Amino acid sequence: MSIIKSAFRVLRFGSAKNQLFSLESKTCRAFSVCNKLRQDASDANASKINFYVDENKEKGYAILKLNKGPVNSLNLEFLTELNIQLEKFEESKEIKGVILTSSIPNIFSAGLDIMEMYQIKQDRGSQFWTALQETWIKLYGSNKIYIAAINGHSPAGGCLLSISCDYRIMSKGPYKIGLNETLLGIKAPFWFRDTMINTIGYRETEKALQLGKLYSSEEALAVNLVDELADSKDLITKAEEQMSKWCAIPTVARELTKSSMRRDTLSKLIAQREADTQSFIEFTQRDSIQKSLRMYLESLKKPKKSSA
Ligand SMILES: CCCCC/C=C\C/C=C\CCC/C=C/C(=O)SCCNC(=O)CCNC(=O)[C@H](O)C(C)(C)COP(=O)(O)OP(=O)(O)OC[C@H]1O[C@@H](n2cnc3c(N)ncnc32)[C@H](O)[C@@H]1OP(=O)(O)O
Repeated sequence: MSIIKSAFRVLRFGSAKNQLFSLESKTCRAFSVCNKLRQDASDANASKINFYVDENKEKGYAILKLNKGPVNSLNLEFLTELNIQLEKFEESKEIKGVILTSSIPNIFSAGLDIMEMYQIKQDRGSQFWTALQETWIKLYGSNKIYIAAINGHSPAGGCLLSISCDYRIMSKGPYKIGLNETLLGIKAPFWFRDTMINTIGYRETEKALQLGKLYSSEEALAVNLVDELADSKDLITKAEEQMSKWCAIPTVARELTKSSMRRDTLSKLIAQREADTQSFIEFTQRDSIQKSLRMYLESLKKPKKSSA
């Protein structure tokens, strides 16, 4: 337990936090409505509402909806806000668990914001990486129950968020999830890799990481990268059903079991956070890595072909 506790005794970031209590939880499928929602998410982002929290203290859990348009990419400011919120959950006596999802249709999270790595500067890069380590330590090392309701694409850092949870339900649909870092010319950090190994096993992780494999939802279910699939409209209901089941387990026994399963993986990073940050900076500053990132960014920005 002391190792897990020490993980929480870490840097606290920033002071700004934007939180909105929202009761809406229905998923929309029509494209026009999706676009409207995505626009709303972008607008909300402009006014810095980067996530919504809906706490149900009676039932003992909260729903945390990522809302940083257009794709919930994880930058320093977003991670900082998330870390403050995760800490609040951890300290709450009423909240036993959190459903982690996204309010942006078809996107859970596009992973790390590539602009944090492209043309990286030492100071900002260090703060960014420290904040990301912090998010992982808080999520993976949490005593609370985290259930990921993966409502859309979840590559790389998005996948890391979901595999740091205790249970994953993914929407059926043309969505992809996985650690695709090699496709960006990047090696997945050891703690991404180890979290993946703990989820889908060594051999599957070895193949997946070398190939930068992005799994369809059905493939993800087949290798236990996700635990369950749901129709989009039922995703949150299913996550709530699962949460009720987990909340009914005796708390201390569940927490001790969880920490005993995750302690070694967490300790590895906690013991070498600064060295890991330095490796990230040195690795990312390499010309070859910058070139790969630039090409990847360009490929993302290419105008999309019309499907008509
Ligand atoms: C030897 C020592 C070694 C030590 C090693 C140490 C450290 C290792 C170093 C680094 C490790 C880094 C680990 C990296 C983890 C990551 O998470 S990297 C990010 C990976 N993410 C992706 O590859 C996803 C890319 N995005 C997409 O595939 C799609 O955008 C999508 C999520 C499927 C959504 O598609 P769609 O709905 O069609 O949306 P668009 O593609 O049009 O995107 C909208 C705009 O958003 C921009 N964008 C998308 N993703 C990102 C992102 N991750 N970061 C920043 N921006 C992103 C996209 O360019 C669009 O922008 P515009 O509207 O065109 O301006």
